[in-house]
Amino acid sequence: MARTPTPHNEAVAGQIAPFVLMPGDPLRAKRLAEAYLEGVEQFNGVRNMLGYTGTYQGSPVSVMGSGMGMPSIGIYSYELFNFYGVESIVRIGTAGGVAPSVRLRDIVLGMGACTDSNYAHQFNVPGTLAPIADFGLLRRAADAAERLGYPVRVGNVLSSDVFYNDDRTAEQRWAKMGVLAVEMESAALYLNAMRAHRRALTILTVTDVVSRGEALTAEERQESLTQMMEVALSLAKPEQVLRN
Ligand SMILES: O=P(O)(O)O[C@H]1O[C@H](CO)[C@@H](O)[C@H]1O
Ligand SMILES: O=c1cc[nH]c(=O)[nH]1
Repeated sequence: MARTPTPHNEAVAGQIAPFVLMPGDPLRAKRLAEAYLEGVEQFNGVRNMLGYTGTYQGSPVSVMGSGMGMPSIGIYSYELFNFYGVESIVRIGTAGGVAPSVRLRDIVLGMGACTDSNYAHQFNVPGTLAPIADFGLLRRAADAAERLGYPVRVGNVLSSDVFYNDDRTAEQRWAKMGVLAVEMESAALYLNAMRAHRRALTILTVTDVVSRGEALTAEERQESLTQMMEVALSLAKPEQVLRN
């Protein structure tokens, strides 16, 4: 630890909370910090990958953009886990529905993250690594979503390297295997957490279903993002505190 700042993050040790929320869009990080946190201070502006720390109901929380794709979240999450002592990263993102049963506005909790990326190659295991979420975060997020009455699905997501896929049949083949939704970051986040022995979870809002030509309106999107944020913030208090 304590090798701070980095080429991508100008925070000094202690400026980032052990619990970090990561939307893809840095401007969403700014809006979320301003809307939900108290005593907010900006800790990063390098490359406009905005990061903020404040408190939520007394618990320290940081919010930082991850950028799009696995190389981007790979860098930021690696630095947060390994140089800034971050314990938990919860990705809060948008996704496309893949399984036919998935509806617009569903909240998808990524239990596992399938991928078409080669990110795991670096770990050189003699087989296939399964990027998975932290069970404690996953269980608490599922409980919170159910308690709040939000439509929640738990299962596999696809973290893809491509948004505009030339292979139009690829999605159907993931759907055949029960994959719920497609996004672009979770596999790298989960693998970095696994390697650092820390915690990670992805919470997604389904904002479009390409196969059915459906997409949320701006208003519906905002409402769904608010629901996702409520679920994510319910994880800010450390688990052991909740048990006392
Ligand atoms: O809404 P975010 O978190 O950026 O997530 C999704 O949106 C981007 C693509 O439009 C990709 O980053 C994908 O993972
Ligand atoms: O990666 C993404 C994100 C949102 N919607 C999609 O279809 N794909």
